[in-house]
Amino acid sequence: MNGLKRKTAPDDTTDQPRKRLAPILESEIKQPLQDSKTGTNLTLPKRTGPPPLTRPRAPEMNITRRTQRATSAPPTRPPSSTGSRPGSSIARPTTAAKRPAAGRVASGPGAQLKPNGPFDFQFQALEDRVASVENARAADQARMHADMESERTKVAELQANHLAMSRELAAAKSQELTQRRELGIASDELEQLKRRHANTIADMEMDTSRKDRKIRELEEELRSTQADLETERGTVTTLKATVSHQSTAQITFTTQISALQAQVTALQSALDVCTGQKTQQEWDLEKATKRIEELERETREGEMMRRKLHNIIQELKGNIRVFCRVRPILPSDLVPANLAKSSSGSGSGFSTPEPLPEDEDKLREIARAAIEYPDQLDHKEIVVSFSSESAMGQERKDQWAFNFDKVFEPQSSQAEVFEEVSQLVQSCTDGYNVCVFAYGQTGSGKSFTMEGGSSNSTTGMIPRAVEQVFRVADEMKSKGWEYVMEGQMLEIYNETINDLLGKGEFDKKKHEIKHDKSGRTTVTDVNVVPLTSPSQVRSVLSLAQSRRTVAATLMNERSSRSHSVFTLRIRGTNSMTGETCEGSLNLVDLAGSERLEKSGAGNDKDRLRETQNINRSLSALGDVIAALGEKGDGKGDKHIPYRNSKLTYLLQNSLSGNSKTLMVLNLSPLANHLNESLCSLRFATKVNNTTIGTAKKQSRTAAS
Ligand SMILES: Nc1ncnc2c1ncn2[C@@H]1O[C@H](COP(=O)(O)OP(=O)(O)OP(=O)(O)O)[C@@H](O)[C@H]1O
Repeated sequence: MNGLKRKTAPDDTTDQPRKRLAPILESEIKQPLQDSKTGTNLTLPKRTGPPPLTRPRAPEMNITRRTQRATSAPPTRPPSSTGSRPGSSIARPTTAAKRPAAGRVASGPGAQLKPNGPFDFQFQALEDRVASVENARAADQARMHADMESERTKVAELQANHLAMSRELAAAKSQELTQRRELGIASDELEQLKRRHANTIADMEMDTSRKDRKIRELEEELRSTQADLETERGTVTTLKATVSHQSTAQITFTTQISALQAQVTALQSALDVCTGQKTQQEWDLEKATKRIEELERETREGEMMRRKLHNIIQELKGNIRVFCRVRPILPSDLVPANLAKSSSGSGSGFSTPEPLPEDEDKLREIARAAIEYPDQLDHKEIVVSFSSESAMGQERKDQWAFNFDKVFEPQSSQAEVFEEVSQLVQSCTDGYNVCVFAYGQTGSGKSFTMEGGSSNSTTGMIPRAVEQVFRVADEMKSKGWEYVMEGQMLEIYNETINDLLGKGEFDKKKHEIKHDKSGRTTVTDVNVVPLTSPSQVRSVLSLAQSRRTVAATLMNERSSRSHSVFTLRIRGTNSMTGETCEGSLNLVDLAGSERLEKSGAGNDKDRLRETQNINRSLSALGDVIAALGEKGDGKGDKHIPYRNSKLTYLLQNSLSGNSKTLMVLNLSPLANHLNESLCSLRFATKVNNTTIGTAKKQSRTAAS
């Protein structure tokens, strides 16, 4: 923008010399041309202001005009001549030329005309007046000559002045040209200067903006530095306070150090005393450690002794033992069907068609079978009575007494039953094969005994046994034993093995039972689950339970029509002694043992087949036990018919001399079921009287 503005400047500057020149010309030209009477002018181009100068002209004498003007006066004669001169332009008036014809006295100049009357006088007067006019005209002409001369002089002067002024003008023009050139040069210089100036200004502006930026940066830096400085000042103040505080603390510490040094000295001496005591204590500790090791060895020996004695006791008790458990009467038992039938078998005195009493206790009395428990000390005896009328109308009472390893009355709890079972479970962790099976008619309480209910008090033998195995395994850790456990759960239904822990809902695989020489039984293609905790075992059992084949029968609304076998295998290693042991625990919930006509399965082909298979397998179990008994009696070469059923073949190793077997006989308390109960009691007695040899512990030392 500045550049553009400045570009207009040269026009102004170029006018300046012209302005300066004007006064010079004016002053010079005005002087000689003051007198403008001649009307001469000097013309300068484009001049304004003063009148233009023109080349001066000589004044013109218009004689003709004079002559014409003098028509009213006589023509002027030069004083030297009276007549007209040749070449003179003055002409006499026409009237004067005519007068001699009218009596003129004299003619010519100087001639005295005598008055010829009034006209002569007038003529004379006119002549005088012409003469005076001629004189005046001559005087005027002379004066005009003088004026002309003076004018000519002036013209000459003016011409001289004009020449001088022309020269001056030329000089002025050349000066102007010079000045214009100078002005052009000056303008160029000025332009360059302006450009340089503009560049310089631009440079300076850039420099200024750079410097402004720099200033701003420096100001920012200054502010930041000031803030830092403030912070540092604060820090310095804090540090000063800290230093002052620490100085005080140092003084305190110095004092304390002095005090502590005194204490150290005192403690040093106490330490010396303690060092002496420590040496003594180390010696005592060494003695104590030796003593502990000795005691641990004694404990281990004691444990071995305990096992030995436990085993001896078990052997003394017999390797196959039988517990008898009678379940309580349930509200569901007090139905007319049960009560009506009971009258015929129990001999309780109630006879149809008498109406049933409404009192529940009375109903219970009617329903109850005559079962007594005379041995209230050892609880080993159960007496079953049956009253009937003879044909003669006499009352007849039949009574059967049975002895078992333990008899549990209806009010016995699950915990009491398990206390007796737990000793066998203990044997399993000691490396024995243990088999517990529940036997009894449908609805007698087998499943309740083995699996139990969901509450703590109703928990059955299987979960309790598992918990005990885990507990014992945990306790044995302190004695160097580490156990690994695994489990499987099978069902034998219609002589077919089903894996209850299989992947699908129904097991369609064909499973085979295999026994190896080490006494281990395996079933092909069944899921063996590592058991890690009692809770995990519980969930495994509930899964298995949900898959059990359950069918309704007349005997029990939720009758199990299959044998279920839960097997827990446990392997232990003792890192201290190098001993290993391997045991198994088979917990078997047998299917109902009722007879065909009792089960009501006669009309149903499937039920009939189920019942036949159940009875066949239970009968095979009886045969195996009987054969084992005979073998125990010295008939050493007696064939044991394990293969007669899947159940006996599966439990072969747990029913042989190498195992400990417990049969829990479950009885119904109902008079209506008394015949079935008697059958079961007889079967259990047969088992109880069987001796199947001495159980063998499956253990070996590291060396063996
Ligand atoms: N000792 C007991 N205390 C309380 N209730 C019991 C007892 N024993 C069995 N019961 C109850 O008796 C009923 C039948 O018992 P359970 O199902 O155990 O008989 P089961 O012999 O296993 O029959 P199944 O052969 O059909 O399986 C169940 O309702 C069960 O809860």
